[in-house]
Amino acid sequence: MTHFQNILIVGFGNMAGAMAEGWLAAGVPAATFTIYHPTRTEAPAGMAIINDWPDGEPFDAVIVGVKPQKLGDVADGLERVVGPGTVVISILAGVELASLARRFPRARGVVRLMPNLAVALRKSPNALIAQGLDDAARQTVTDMAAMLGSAEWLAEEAQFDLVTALAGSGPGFVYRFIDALAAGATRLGLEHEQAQRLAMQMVEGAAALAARSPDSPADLARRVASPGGMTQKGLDVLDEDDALARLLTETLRAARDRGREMAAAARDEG
Ligand SMILES: NC(=O)C1=CN([C@@H]2O[C@H](COP(=O)(O)OP(=O)(O)OC[C@H]3O[C@@H](n4cnc5c(N)ncnc54)[C@H](OP(=O)(O)O)[C@@H]3O)[C@@H](O)[C@H]2O)C=CC1
Ligand SMILES: O=C(O)[C@@H]1CCC=N1
Repeated sequence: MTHFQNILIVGFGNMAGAMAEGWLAAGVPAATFTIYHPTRTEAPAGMAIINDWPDGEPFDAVIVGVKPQKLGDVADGLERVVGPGTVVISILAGVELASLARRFPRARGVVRLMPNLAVALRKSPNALIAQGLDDAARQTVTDMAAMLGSAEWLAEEAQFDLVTALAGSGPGFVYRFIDALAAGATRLGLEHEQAQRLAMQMVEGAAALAARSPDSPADLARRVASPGGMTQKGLDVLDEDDALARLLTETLRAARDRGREMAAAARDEG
């Protein structure tokens, strides 16, 4: 698998830090990465950190990992180091390709990559969409995303906010589900920490099994539910009036629509 040789990370927080962890675990040398931060002086072993924007265009890729509202703070500095040899990879929710292309007109190409925090374990689905990318750069982007789990190119950017809600925000929803299971069991009489431990291990095992199984989740649920048994009674509660399906549709809709609002704000900012 190929990777970019000289990567600048601007916004080395939870997400970009987890991505770097995944790439290191995949064998990308730490020396590949330089972090830009206006004041921070410490970087993970082997990575460089800079507090000023360098002269010239020394990077073949830039990962933009600041909060979407902070893009304006780094855009001018970044624009100076992004040249025809630099691919801009943004992980920002709700900032469209057109906004990126307008900010970085000289880039070799602009990419939106939507990961989730499981990149650290190299188990994130990574949605991708790009503009102006040549085949070689597209292959390198694909390889680098695949190193963190999977590379999932989207046909249309219009789907990006929904995919972000599902695959990027998704872990947050799953964590709520785990908490809710544990809280429910606690309310019904189990000791809280034991309930959390059981809920967590159950979800880990169930997800691993579903990921490996040729059967669909619906089939797997049927295999858990013995006819006339306990599981079916519980599933009946989740399924009544499509309660869970409707709740999750509204959950995804709310997250997706926030992405659209953020995109509109980023468009207006220039
Ligand atoms: N968290 C997640 O699960 C996911 C997040 N994302 C996207 O990732 C991006 C970052 O989110 P997340 O990692 O959670 O947020 P964090 O706040 O953890 O990371 C942002 C980082 O940017 C740094 N930063 C702020 N200002 C500057 C600046 N001027 N120059 C350089 N670095 C700066 C911050 O440093 P300091 O703390 O010193 O200000 C911080 O380390 C967002 O755009 C989000 O949409 C995408 C998918 C999933
Ligand atoms: O909450 C957010 O906006 C980002 C996008 C996906 C996960 N975190």
